[in-house]
Parts: sequence; structure tokens; C-alpha cells
Amino acid sequence: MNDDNTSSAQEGGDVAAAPPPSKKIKSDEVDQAPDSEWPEAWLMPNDECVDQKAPNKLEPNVPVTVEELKALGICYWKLDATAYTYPALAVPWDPKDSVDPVLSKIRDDRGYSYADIITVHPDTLPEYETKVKSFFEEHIHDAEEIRFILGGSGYFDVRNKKDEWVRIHVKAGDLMTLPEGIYHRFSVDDTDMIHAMRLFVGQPVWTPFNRPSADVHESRKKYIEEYLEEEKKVED
Ligand SMILES: CSCCC(=O)C(=O)O
Ligand SMILES: [Fe+2]
Ligand code: NI
Repeated sequence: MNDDNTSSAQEGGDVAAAPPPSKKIKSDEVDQAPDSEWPEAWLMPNDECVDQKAPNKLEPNVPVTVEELKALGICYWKLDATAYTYPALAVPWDPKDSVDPVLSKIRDDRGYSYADIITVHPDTLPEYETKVKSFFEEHIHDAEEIRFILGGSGYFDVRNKKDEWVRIHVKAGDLMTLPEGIYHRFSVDDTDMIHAMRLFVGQPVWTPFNRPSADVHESRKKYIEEYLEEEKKVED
């Protein structure tokens, strides 16, 4: 994207040039976290994942940069989840009940009108191991996936531009969004505990479209166009 908002060099001096039409309205949205605060991310081995709850790092580890995560369409904010209390389970949870001003601002900036709160743990989620396996199926959604981690930790895996798995280790305070149409999956880590808020714009639709049938889904095509083919676009 071309972020250069400066006007061209002055020519005459006696005639004031009309200001360029203001295309960029200064955004007052909550800033995403500085790179140093993003969660740790790394490449996973290519072969089939035998233990989804293990870190599955390459030997030696290959870290994935924040720049690369951003280029895939991922957004990240760091909040203070420990300063506020959230129920272990609330389906739904009214996002208007937020008393965290940062969460409220992100909610309003991005139109998050629905939320719920779940705890993925053997004692709180019926058929725990079955659910853990089903979260780990590679899929897309036809909407953004928004997760605010309130406690515990887990892994969101996303496909990078080379179709390799990138593992992102999320923990309390992490608010991360995955764009519509990105191939991804979720796993608990070896602590078997994650407490998370799921947000949504409008009525929630959690339907996963699994690979490979999702390859022809409109949301996948849109994602490819927007994020995977950008080197083909020519901008002046
Ligand atoms: C992190 S909470 C439970 C899993 C989940 O959100 C998901 O699979 O998208
Ligand atoms: Fe998901
Ligand atoms: Ni998903």
C-alpha cells in the first residue's frame, strides 16, 4: 500500500495549489501492539503433525516475523486481561458489558456486536479431546475470526504465502484477528487450558469450510486476491 500522503513539490509560489482531496482520514482507531509485543510465531515441520499440543518447532527453530504475520492479514492488540474479571463461560456475553476501555474502543472501531466466552479445558468442555481434534481441522470462515485470550494459552496455526504452517502462541491479553478466507486451525498447548472471548460482527456464524473443498469458496478467492497475489499488483 502506498502510504505517501504528501503533496507534490510546490511549483510557482504565487498561486496556492488546491489541497489534494483527503483520501486518508486520520484514523483514531486503537493502535496495534508494537512488534516486540506480538506473540511468538514459528514455522512448523512440513510433515503431518503427530502431537498437535506440542510446540512443533523446526530444529533449529525458524521464527516468523511480525511483518510476515501482518502481510497475511493478521491484526494484533495487547490488552490487560488480568485487570478485569470475565466469567469462565458466557454464551453469549454482551460486548457492551466491557469495562475495559481498550476493549470497548476496539469493539466500537470494528463493529463487534456479538461476543461469547468459553473455557477449553477437560473439566469445562464436554467431549474435550474430540473438540480439540475438530478445532485442528484446517479450515476457513466467511468472516473474520476474532479471539481475545483471557487466560491460559494455545496455538493458532495459519498458512503463510508458501502454504507452510505458521504456529502462533497466544496467551492472556492477546487480541488477534484472522482475516476472512485464511486457512487456519487451532490447538490447545500442553497446558490443556485456554479461556477466550470470541467476537463477531453481527450474528455469529462459526461454520468452518474445510480444505480442500473451501479452495473454491468466495471468501478464499477474496483472500487470495487481497493477500497472496499482491506482488502482482502495480501501484504508482
Ligand atoms: C481459542 S477458543 C476455541 C477454539 C477457537 O476459537 C477456534 O477454533 O477458532
Ligand atoms: Fe476457528
Ligand atoms: Ni476458524
